[in-house]
Amino acid sequence: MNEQATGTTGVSASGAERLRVCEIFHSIQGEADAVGWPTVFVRLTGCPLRCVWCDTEYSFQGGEWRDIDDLVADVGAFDTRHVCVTGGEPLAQKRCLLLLQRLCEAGHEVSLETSGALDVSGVDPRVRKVMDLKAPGSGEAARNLWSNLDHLQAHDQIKIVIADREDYEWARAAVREHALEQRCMVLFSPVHGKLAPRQLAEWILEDRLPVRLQMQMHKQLWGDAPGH
Ligand SMILES: C[S@@+](CC[C@H](N)C(=O)[O-])C[C@H]1O[C@@H](n2cnc3c(N)ncnc32)[C@H](O)[C@@H]1O
Ligand SMILES: Nc1nc2[nH]cc(C(=O)O)c2c(=O)[nH]1
Ligand code: SF4
Ligand SMILES: [Mg+2]
Repeated sequence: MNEQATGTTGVSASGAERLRVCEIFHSIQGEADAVGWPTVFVRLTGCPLRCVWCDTEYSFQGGEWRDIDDLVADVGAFDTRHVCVTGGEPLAQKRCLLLLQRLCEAGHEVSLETSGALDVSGVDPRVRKVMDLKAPGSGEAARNLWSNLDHLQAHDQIKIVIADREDYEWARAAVREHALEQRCMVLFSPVHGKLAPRQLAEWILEDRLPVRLQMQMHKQLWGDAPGH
């Protein structure tokens, strides 16, 4: 179905529920708790944020309107248990909540990559949320919706992507102030190509911080190419 037939609402004349999708691909999960698992990625189009180091600017526009039922069928065809819904900012499209629910109902182990700027309270509790807190170096720290912390479950994860020492100190303060490690797993990730992972490792060790260092494994495997 083309964009014209769907308009801007995402609901077609026939009532089918649609989402604007940037890409669907099969890869190795490169981030967070499920790192290493063969995973199908559904990358939704569009994001209201503009993190200065964003590696998926190509997802801000374009893509195709897709029926949610067709999407779930396409995902199923990969015969893969793990599914990661990402973007762009997936929660910027309201019907993302429906997609997440349908993927769970289809028996998948579902994770959601989200910026932390949009309300996560409506996300199906079976979904593992991987929620960023945006540090100052992203340029988007004012968008953090702190009330989201109260909607995290033990299986969720908080990720902070760190560009420099200032970001690290901000992240360290956030962990301590909000007792983040008592809510769920906390991941610190260096901005790819900007902060040396070893530097971040040394800061974490020096401070005895109860957080996990993560690097984007898919970039070690495939570089920056989209679709991996
Ligand atoms: C592209 S975003 C999509 C989901 C959502 N918009 C968000 O920001 O979480 C997926 C993850 O990639 C991270 N990311 C984006 N660009 C990055 C970079 N240059 N280095 C490290 N992580 C990056 C984001 O912080 C986020 O955790
Ligand atoms: N392989 C791979 N793993 C990922 N985990 C989170 C990703 C994302 O862009 O949200 C991502 C991605 O783009 N590729
Ligand atoms: S919120 Fe996510 S997709 Fe949007 S600009 Fe930031 S990193 Fe990129
Ligand atoms: Mg990515």
